[in-house]
Amino acid sequence: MALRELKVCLLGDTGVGKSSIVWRFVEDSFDPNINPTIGASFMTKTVQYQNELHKFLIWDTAGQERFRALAPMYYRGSAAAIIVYDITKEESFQTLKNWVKELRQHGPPNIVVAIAGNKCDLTDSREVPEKDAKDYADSIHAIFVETSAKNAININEVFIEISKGIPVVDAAGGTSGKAFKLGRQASESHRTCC
Ligand SMILES: Nc1nc2c(ncn2[C@@H]2O[C@H](COP(=O)(O)OP(=O)(O)OP(=O)(O)O)[C@@H](O)[C@H]2O)c(=O)[nH]1
Repeated sequence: MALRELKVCLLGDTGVGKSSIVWRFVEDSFDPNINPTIGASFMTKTVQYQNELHKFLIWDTAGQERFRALAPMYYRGSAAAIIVYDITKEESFQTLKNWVKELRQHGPPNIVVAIAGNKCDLTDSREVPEKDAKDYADSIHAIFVETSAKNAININEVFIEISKGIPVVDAAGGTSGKAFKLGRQASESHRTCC
């Protein structure tokens, strides 16, 4: 079975739950007292997708402003970016839009973009309506999923949708398929939670 290595980076404000999403995906655990990331952290996980193995090389970037300038090191060469916001913090949704602009200007042209509205277990404190976020994701042709790292909701789905969005490698080594080009092609699937 063919093995493909897929570099993925997580971007977003501090505290939105990027590290928690990675922990949930890789270790299937949740640490309520997780520390803020310093610089970036790296983890891997291999999953089967159709007749391929996808080894996700995951760069979890620090959301604090003082580390922002490091981000290009992590999104450069990435097959996908997961931009995370916190559904209870409108400001984190605005930050997400800035990351989309930055990726459009400086990111890899064929990067698959996934938007994760995290902490969907906290519906009582919601500030970002799901429809607004989904409409925005549609407008930039991105994957959209609401997640809860805490309650293990839709975490694997984010990575499955990324696998679906990565161009297929044919026998001649070329690529084809439904890659997500920022602002150019349409996403086909959306999942919601809560
Ligand atoms: N209720 C709830 N809390 C969450 C969820 N995901 C993360 N948290 C909490 O949010 C806080 C921040 O989580 P982190 O994973 O450290 O956030 P981060 O985006 O990696 O932050 P930086 O490393 O500073 O960029 C922690 O207290 C987590 O326990 C979630 O799905 N639901």
